[in-house]
Amino acid sequence: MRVVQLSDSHLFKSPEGKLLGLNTEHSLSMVMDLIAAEQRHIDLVLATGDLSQDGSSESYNRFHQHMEAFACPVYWLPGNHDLTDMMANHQVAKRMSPCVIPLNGWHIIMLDSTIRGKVPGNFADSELVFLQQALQQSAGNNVLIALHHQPVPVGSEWLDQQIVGNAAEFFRIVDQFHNVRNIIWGHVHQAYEGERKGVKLMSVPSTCVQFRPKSFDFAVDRENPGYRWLDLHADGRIETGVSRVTGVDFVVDYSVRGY
Ligand SMILES: Nc1ncnc2c1ncn2[C@@H]1O[C@@H]2COP(=O)(O)O[C@H]2[C@H]1O
Repeated sequence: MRVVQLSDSHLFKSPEGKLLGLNTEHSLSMVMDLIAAEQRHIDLVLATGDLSQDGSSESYNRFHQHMEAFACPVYWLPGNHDLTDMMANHQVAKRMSPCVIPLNGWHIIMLDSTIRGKVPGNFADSELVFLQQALQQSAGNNVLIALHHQPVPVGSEWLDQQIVGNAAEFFRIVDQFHNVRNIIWGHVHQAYEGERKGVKLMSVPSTCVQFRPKSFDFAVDRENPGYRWLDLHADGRIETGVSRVTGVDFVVDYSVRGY
């Protein structure tokens, strides 16, 4: 099963909108072109939050239009910049977190790690109850869990202040089950790969600006936008890779110290 993960497109109300000088509509289009060129068959697309920068109806409309390029189902979960209700209104097929997506011997569990109006992550009690029940119902399947915020530190002091606040409670539930293979997230605008108790942990580049890995303070990286692909095998193995747009010099204002 070929899964594609896209994240942090930060679209604005206007298609001219820029984040740190980068036109986010343009960079998402370039990533979509890259996926079209590289991926012959996709079974599932996961969009892991911050799809919009400003929560506007227009931004979700345009994100939805981009996703119509895919022949397979596309599921969304919110990030800290999203307005969950507004997102849900634009997800015509209601493919939104919290949900469980069955996929040929795998269960994909999509969770909402956002706190309304705040930047850092934290799971509401209802989300943890959902996770516990979803895992109980996933016996006999391999499990991939997707969320927006990082549940483990990625090694950047400023970003790791935004880690899922109750990650310990999250892992207390995950650790009860031996079929969780993979946890993926967005938010950190960089590719991270690690492992915890045999579970693979991964983040994805943003489709717009990138953050510099292992940076103490806010810092923008010179890597190009990209996406992650994952092959989920029936025996629980995962192959994965990150691909970035090449041959395009994106205009980014590296002097800006935040947004
Ligand atoms: N200089 C900064 N220091 C700390 N946090 C920041 C800074 N600039 C932006 N942020 C926040 O950190 C978030 C990280 O990713 P987001 O795209 O969610 O949006 C970012 C802002 O909400």
